[in-house]
Amino acid sequence: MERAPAVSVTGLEKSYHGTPVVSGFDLRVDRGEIFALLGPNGAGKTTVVEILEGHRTRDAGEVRVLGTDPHRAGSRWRARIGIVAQQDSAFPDLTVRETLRHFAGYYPSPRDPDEVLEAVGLAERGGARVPDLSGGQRRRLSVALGIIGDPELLFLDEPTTGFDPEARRRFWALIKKLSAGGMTILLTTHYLDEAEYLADRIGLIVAGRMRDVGPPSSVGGRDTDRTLVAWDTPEGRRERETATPTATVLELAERYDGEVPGLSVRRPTLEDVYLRLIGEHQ
Ligand SMILES: Nc1ncnc2c1ncn2[C@@H]1O[C@H](COP(=O)(O)OP(=O)(O)OP(=O)(O)O)[C@@H](O)[C@H]1O
Repeated sequence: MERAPAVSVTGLEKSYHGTPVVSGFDLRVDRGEIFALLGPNGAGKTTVVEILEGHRTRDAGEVRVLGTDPHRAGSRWRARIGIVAQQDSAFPDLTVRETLRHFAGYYPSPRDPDEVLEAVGLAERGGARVPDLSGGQRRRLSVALGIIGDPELLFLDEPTTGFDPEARRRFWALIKKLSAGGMTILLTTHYLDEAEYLADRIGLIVAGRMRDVGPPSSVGGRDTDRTLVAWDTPEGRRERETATPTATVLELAERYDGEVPGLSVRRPTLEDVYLRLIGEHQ
């Protein structure tokens, strides 16, 4: 039998005090996939993710996470998911290694705490007390706690906020490694380069609805959007928007009999399509 998707949601509805914030929301995340939820502040990402985690109730809709309704799920289901939330709690009296060992004890088949410390780049800080970590190191400890139970599905809510560029790159490599090992990963982020680098598919949520879903290269019609071809002329720079950039470049090459001065060909970036879709739906 084919395994159920890691996450399937249809017709999800959620209001706070009578104000709908998630409405007619659908989502499918396949096993082994890295899926990035993108959307502006207040779009409903955290609400959706916390419903999937079983931390918030929903008003309507079908929700299955690893085949189970999170609202009715028990501790065996909980041990199969990992969560890295935006806010983590402090563990003032324990060292980093003690904290990990402590949480490992909650799971039926945890990963080795020292291997996890190594994986998140905290091996050297294992003996440090948690309050003595830097902000970025605290985030990495949160990731370590999210994966200590060796989850099938990992939720990451804005995981690299506050990371320096090198720490982000290391974190991305870790996520790719976890994914290569078969873990399904659902992340929310405001960093479009992060979504583009990590995600197999991106879902764009605006005002509580899923507006588009697809691979980073084609989400929002990015692959069919017009391309900007620009070049220099004695009268100044010229630009042409075209759906057939190759034909345009060939035509220019013929016109200039070879090299086209200052030629540039720019496809729409993920940021271009993101801002366009948000503009259309807000
Ligand atoms: N517990 C709550 N009570 C009332 N309103 C809430 C509650 N939680 C969230 N909201 C509102 O619901 C909307 C969606 O919030 P949510 O946190 O899901 O958005 P988000 O996409 O995660 O935003 P951000 O990118 O800023 O983290 C916002 O307007 C927010 O103010």
